[in-house]
Amino acid sequence: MDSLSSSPTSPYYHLIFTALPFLLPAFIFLIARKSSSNAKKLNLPPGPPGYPVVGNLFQVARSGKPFFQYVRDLIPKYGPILTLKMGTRTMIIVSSADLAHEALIEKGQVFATRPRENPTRTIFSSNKFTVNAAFYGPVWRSLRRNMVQNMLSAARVKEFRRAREAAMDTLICRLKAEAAANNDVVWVLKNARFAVFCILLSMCFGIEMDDETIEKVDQTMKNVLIVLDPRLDDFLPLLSPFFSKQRTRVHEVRKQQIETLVPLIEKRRNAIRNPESDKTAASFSYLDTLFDLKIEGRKSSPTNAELVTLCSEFLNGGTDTTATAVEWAAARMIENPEIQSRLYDEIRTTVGAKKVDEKDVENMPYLNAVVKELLRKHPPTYFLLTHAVTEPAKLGGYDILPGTNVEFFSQGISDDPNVWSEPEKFDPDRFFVGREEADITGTTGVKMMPFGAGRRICPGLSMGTVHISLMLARMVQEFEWSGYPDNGKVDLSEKLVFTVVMKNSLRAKIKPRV
Ligand code: HEM
Repeated sequence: MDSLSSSPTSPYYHLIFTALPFLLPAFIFLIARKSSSNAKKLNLPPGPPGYPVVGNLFQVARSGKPFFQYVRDLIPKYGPILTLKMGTRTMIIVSSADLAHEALIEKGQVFATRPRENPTRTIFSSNKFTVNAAFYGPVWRSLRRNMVQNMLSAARVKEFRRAREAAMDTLICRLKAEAAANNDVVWVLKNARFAVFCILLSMCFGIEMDDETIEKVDQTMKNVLIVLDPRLDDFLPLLSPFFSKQRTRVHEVRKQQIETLVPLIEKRRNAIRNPESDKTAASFSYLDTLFDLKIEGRKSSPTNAELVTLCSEFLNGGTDTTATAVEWAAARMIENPEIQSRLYDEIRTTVGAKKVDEKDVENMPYLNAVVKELLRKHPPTYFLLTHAVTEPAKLGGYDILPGTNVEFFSQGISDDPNVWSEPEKFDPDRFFVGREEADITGTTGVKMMPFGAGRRICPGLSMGTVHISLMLARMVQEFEWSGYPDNGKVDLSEKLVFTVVMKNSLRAKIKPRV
């Protein structure tokens, strides 16, 4: 998802790290003196000591751990709010439910903005002209209101029921074909990803596309996510001369993104102007809401390049997140066959022999408990998008300054024994029998926040949940799932690739139900 990927950083570029101390000694000395005298007056959250200028950047990069693991290891020592200095950026990391509630709900307005972008993100967000990247203000309000009211309202989401049904049928066909060609073994993430991508494409553009076009758009989106991965010069801009090749690549990918999506945008524009020209065009799409969108404080409606950006946000926001949740769901069912058989029993008693659809899904309490537990234990992005404050603020008694990146470690909250009993256990019964409860929006109290909380909460919360539930229900209704190569033994290690997926991408054996 555009800048919806969860990683605040990724560890690499050891070579330049080694050279850096020789390049900058005098500069380091001067800046260090200035910043330490400034910092003395503030009550900043504690954190590991770092080096002048580069701060903790070397430690994070050299640790060899994924960023979320590095943070997890710091929490016992520094507590639920800590500081990491990442070059020129100061990161405050919040990992407790109470502090998340204080920031996102009680002081929601102050914590509702985003930090300034790095140059790559500025390009791909059309200078912060997206819901997710916009500063808290009129542009964000206009874009978000449009997305929520005109596209993601319950009534509107229902209108796209057909697109979901078609994508689910295709998913089942693809799984059957792949199993037939591979001794009953299928890749889970890849297939789930394709299914949800097709739904979002059709909601976004409202035009039919052949498989080749779908693959092309998908590849373009993946290339965008790859170049958005943070680079060392994002944290230390003075190193940017070393990254000219990467900058060239950024411009190439942006050009490719525009060249791929603009023809689809024009096709839709044409279909609206001449309804007779494309009989397959849907009656409504996200693009329709954007063509003439009025933005507070702006005279013009979005340009084609901005439409490319807004469509990409829509596609990226819900693709990897949803597919990641489905992969973990399959892993948990394989690990625990009782969960799978209870799901199957519930589907059979609710719908009998007919195909399960999204209306049925609302009446399946066990399925809903499984999905909720899934989002608790495996929030697809372990961190929310980066927040920032609109003015100097306090959090947990510490100073938070504008310009600092405020990161919320939602997985840390899900795993907190002060909040959950046996948090490490995957146990849908905690919700099914009502032993534990949680408001997933965090409004009445934060216990889990896979979609964030407060003003910047994910606007795709309901639709994302429907996609996960529906896909899971269809997958269980059609097939019996077991592990490959060893049934029952599933390696639950994680890795960060835009979202936190399984380290060894899940392969499963499937057997059609009779
Ligand atoms: C299981 C599926 C999904 C998960 C787990 C998820 C998760 C998240 C998270 C954690 C955030 C950050 C919230 C914050 O910064 O406080 C977010 C924001 C966002 N999500 Fe989702 N998301 C999902 C599906 C979707 C879908 C389907 C869409 C739209 C098609 C979408 C669009 C967005 C947008 C536009 C934002 C930015 C909101 C803002 O800044 O105001 N997401 N999502």
